[in-house]
Amino acid sequence: MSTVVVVAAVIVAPGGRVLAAQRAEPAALAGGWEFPGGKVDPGEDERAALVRECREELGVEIAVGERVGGEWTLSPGYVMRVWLCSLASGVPEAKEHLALRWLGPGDYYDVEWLDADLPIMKTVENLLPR
Ligand SMILES: Nc1nc2c([nH]c(=O)n2[C@H]2C[C@H](O)[C@@H](COP(=O)(O)OP(=O)(O)OP(=O)(O)O)O2)c(=O)[nH]1
Repeated sequence: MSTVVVVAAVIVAPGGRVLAAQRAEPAALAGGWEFPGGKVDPGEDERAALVRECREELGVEIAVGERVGGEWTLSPGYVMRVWLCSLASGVPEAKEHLALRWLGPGDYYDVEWLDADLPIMKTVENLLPR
């Protein structure tokens, strides 16, 4: 079976704030916090998938910037690719998540990140100006 690619957006706002989103499902992940995104459709460009997912999940337009790291392993057969992004228009709304939070440099770890996302947050922390 081919690998499933998940794309995720670290949306960065002034002051080094990043947007965290609380998963609603499946039960095993519900309540955990992640970076918005989702699976790439067959034949779909990865950055286009990221833009589409942020539109669907948050109701915003994003600008996609630099990639964060290489591939982040989720589970066997699943990898995640992550980009730093900024908001181009709109205000994020939790259309598919339980909640959204903007986390500033003092509270990056105030949420229960999903296992895969904690190391991403640590890498992002080192990329953002303090
Ligand atoms: N979007 C996203 N998914 C993550 C993160 N961390 C993590 O372990 N995952 C897992 C949860 C899911 O098993 C999978 C992504 O699936 P998804 O449910 O977001 O994808 P999707 O929007 O395309 O959903 P669907 O069509 O399957 O309903 O990756 C993350 O930071 N962002």
